[in-house]
Amino acid sequence: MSREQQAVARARKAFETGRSRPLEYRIIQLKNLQRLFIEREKDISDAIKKDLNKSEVGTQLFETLGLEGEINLAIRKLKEWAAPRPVEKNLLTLSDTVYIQPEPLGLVLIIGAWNYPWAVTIQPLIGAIAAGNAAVVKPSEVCVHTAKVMEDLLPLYIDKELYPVVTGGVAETQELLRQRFDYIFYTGNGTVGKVIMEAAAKHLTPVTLELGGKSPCYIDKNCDISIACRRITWGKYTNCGQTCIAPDYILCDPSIQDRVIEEVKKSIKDFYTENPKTCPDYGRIINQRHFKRIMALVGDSTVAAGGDGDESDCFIAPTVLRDVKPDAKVMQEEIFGPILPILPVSGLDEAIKFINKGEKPLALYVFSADEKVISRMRDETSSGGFLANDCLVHFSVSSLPFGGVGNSGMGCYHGKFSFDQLSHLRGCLIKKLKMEGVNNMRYPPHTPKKLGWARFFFLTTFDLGWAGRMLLLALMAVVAAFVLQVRETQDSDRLRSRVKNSYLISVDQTQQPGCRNSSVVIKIKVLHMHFIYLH
Ligand SMILES: NC(=O)c1ccc[n+]([C@@H]2O[C@H](COP(=O)([O-])OP(=O)(O)OC[C@H]3O[C@@H](n4cnc5c(N)ncnc54)[C@H](O)[C@@H]3O)[C@@H](O)[C@H]2O)c1
Ligand SMILES: CCCCCCCCCC=O
Repeated sequence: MSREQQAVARARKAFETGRSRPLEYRIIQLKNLQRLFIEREKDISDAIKKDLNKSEVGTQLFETLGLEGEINLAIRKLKEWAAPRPVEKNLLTLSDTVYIQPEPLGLVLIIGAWNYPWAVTIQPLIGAIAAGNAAVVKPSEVCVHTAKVMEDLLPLYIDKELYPVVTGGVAETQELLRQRFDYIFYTGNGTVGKVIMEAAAKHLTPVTLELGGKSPCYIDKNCDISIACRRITWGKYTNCGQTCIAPDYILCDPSIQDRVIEEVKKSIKDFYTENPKTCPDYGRIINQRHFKRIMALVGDSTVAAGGDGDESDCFIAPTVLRDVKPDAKVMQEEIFGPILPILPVSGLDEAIKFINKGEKPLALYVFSADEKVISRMRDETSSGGFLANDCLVHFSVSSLPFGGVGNSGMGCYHGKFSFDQLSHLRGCLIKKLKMEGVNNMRYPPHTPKKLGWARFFFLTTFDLGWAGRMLLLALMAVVAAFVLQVRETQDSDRLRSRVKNSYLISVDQTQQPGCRNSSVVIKIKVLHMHFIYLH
């Protein structure tokens, strides 16, 4: 058995013991994970410093703070999330217990990416633990030092059989993908996303794909350009542009382009000093392959700021490109580096048209003081997430689903969305072995009269206001009367009924003109009734 097979087999066996299921056990694991972030803060930030030159404070701000928040939330809400969720019933199931029971899926494979190696690998793990699953964790090999720390530390804090860490690159990941999982949660680029989905299809395993793409950023003339550019500069150059939701490029009116460039340059200086290379808050490109790829994107455009780099140090200066053409190299792929192209457009209409010509992005940003501009941008485009007048921060809101649409991914997570995504939401209906008469309408022999009743029971909906509750009471009386009536017909020799004032219920099924469905009209003529059982 390969190392990967062994880890999968052990995790599966551990899941089958049932120990990941009790809420108390899940909470213990989550608390242990929380302890890891408190006690091993230094190990974590030292490794990330080596991988991406993130500062200690930057690591906490962008990686572990969010994880601690997600763990706290899961611990606080777990009982509520895992509880049966009552749902609305139809008339037919009025006396039944109908609810959704979240249950663990089983064994989850989590494949992480390198750019925020803790955030994007551990955040799904929090969801997997909270939902009662086992999980094999595969950190990105590209983040060499962090992968090692994760492999060393996780088993010291959480159940190492239920949640094993498997390190390695393409070969190891593909070996994992040959195994059977109950869910695969992948974060990374779309090309590999297709490989993941193909492998998952072999076992009919459902997937979440957290991918990327080119996230547009439109700056309206009607806005505070200085503030807009400060926020965009932060969103773009954080982690040296290696952020899945970084604003990829700016669209703006040509008349504000110079001002935008000046303000971005000013913010770069404010954030990263005159010399970003020596600034502890300015990151590095992950490796020389990506360094070369990013530098090659600049070639055919005009540099307005930065543009220089040092391959030996994987440093690329915060760069702005002006008057960029849609067919420029930098516009052909997700940049994932500190290059900010500006494409002049004639206004909102052209911006929307341009965005809609591309793939659906992971995030879409608009800066404007005009609510109509913001609404039009939201309503006339599609993207994983939508932000007006800021960048990135939606990632930190646990009550928002985070994920892509179309080419930027499928599925979503964070907070309760992680719990739901990694649970099976099992529909449950618990009926009593009583009131068999009600079921006659669905049993053979099928007759138009029974169908009439079935239409009524299946299609009647109620809006439970005050009037709705009154109606519900009346309907319950109808159901009770119907049950008794059916029973009476069935057992007429045993049961004789005497109904005062002649007539109980009649059902009129009439086809309404201009309406495809027939409507059921109930007439209750007499509510006063007596049933006498004769033995
Ligand atoms: N949506 C999100 O939350 C999110 C977060 C981070 C990054 N991203 C996106 O991820 C991309 C950057 O990450 P990346 O793809 O360079 O990360 P990566 O190179 O770390 O790859 C991601 C994972 O896929 C595995 N992998 C790589 N090639 C493989 C193959 N051929 N077969 C099987 N597994 C393979 C790696 O081992 C790794 O664990 C960007 O597009 C970015 O936008 C998205
Ligand atoms: C305070 C804002 C936090 C933003 C963190 C962004 C993480 C993005 C993960 C994808 O690359």
